[in-house]
Amino acid sequence: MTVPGKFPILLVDDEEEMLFIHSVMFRGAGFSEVTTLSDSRKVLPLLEERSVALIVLDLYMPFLGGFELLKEIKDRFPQIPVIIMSAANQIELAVECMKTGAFDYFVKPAEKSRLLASVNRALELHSLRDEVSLLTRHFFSDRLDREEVFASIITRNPAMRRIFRYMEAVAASDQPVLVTGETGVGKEMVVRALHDASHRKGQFIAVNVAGLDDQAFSDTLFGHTRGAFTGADQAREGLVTKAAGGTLFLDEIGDLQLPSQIKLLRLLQEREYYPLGSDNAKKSDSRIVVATNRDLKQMMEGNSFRSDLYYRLKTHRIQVPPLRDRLEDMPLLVNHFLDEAAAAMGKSRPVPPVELNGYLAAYSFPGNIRELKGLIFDAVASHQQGVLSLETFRKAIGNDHTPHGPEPVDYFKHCSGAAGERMPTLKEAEEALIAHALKAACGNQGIAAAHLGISRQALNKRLCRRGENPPD
Ligand SMILES: Nc1ncnc2c1ncn2[C@@H]1O[C@H](COP(=O)(O)OP(=O)(O)OP(=O)(O)O)[C@@H](O)[C@H]1O
Repeated sequence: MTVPGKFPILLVDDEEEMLFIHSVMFRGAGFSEVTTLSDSRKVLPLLEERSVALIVLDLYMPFLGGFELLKEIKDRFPQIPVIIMSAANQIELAVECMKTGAFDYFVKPAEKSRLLASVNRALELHSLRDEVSLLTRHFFSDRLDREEVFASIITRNPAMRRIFRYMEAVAASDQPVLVTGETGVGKEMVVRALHDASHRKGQFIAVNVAGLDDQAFSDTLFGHTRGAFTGADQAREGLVTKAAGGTLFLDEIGDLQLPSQIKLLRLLQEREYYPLGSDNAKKSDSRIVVATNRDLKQMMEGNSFRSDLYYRLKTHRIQVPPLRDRLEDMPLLVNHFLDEAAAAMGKSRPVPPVELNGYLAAYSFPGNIRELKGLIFDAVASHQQGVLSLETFRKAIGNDHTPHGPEPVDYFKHCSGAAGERMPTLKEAEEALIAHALKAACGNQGIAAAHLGISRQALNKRLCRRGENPPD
């Protein structure tokens, strides 16, 4: 379902009465920008000047007939859907119009519900086409239109940069967005950036739906009228109203109860809702974004998440990778949190031990960036002499430090000249191991050294010997 308000519609008909009837009908359906023209000769100049989302065009008009005008429009403005209105029920003419590019054909007087359904379909298709072309444009370039929107998300990981480009492409869409990823990977930060990139004028409203029973969910989102239930002394405005023109973020959507899932689906499909105690539906134009660290697909298969809601929510999908899959971000994040922690505690920034990045990179970080942030803040709070000790981190991670490293590989296969023919020499095996560790660490030598179980200096020496590194 499209949000009618933001689509400018143009009605063209030489009969003023018809223009009046149709403009009242479209305004009543929520289209706030409806322009009427009774002189078909003015249509093309108007399209040169203004953006129009859809045209409803009469076929029989003096001076410039609807069919000729349709050809001109499709020639010069092929992206604008045109719906034809004709006084004659002629199959051949209807076929000709559709062949020329009309979206639909109606014989006057058109049935209101059918005409509105056709307009909505045309607009939905129109906005999907816009999105596809935006997506294509973004995917083929590395550039972000507004770097500043993503500045707070510290990263240089290529997958994250691709996510940012995707976010820019879908930011303006009204369709829902599903953000998934393990706990602490930064899903909420991503959702906020998506709102900032969207140019939406309304507020960003976030609510955690975990633990809300169905009544609390309805009350929180849709509000209630005075006296709707015992204790409802005052009417309450729901968060959907507060997020009008903005973004409504529903966190932990995997914990939403089944009865509430039906209500959310209705809100997404119909774009309307009922406050508790009211029979009057209210319209909503807020963009819904949801996040979860649970596997919704698996929940759907186990019947604890509705499949219709799942498919509706995943119109746009963002999967935020875990920290262990973007190790090149580790040193950046460590530095960022050291600065942040020192500033928050009014201390001078301590110096981290040289082995820190390598040590942290070998840990799987189930709590992801939130866990890393906590570790650094704790270390900064407890340090005394301006230097952080690796021991602090060892103690904090303790037995949980189950080193994870790059995927195991068949090193022999990677040793030049040794593929199954003979045993590799020690030198060949070492080179293959180093190359693999560096690749897995995205070139970061500290992290690669940790994977190899040697110090950074030892790795550096080996690389110098091979002439690949200037000495430290
Ligand atoms: N790339 C990043 N740069 C800087 N800080 C980050 C980054 N990613 C996450 N953080 C910080 O990590 C913490 C967790 O982030 P956030 O709340 O967005 O994660 P989440 O995925 O929504 O977590 P949960 O699933 O538990 O709700 C926050 O303090 C956030 O500021």
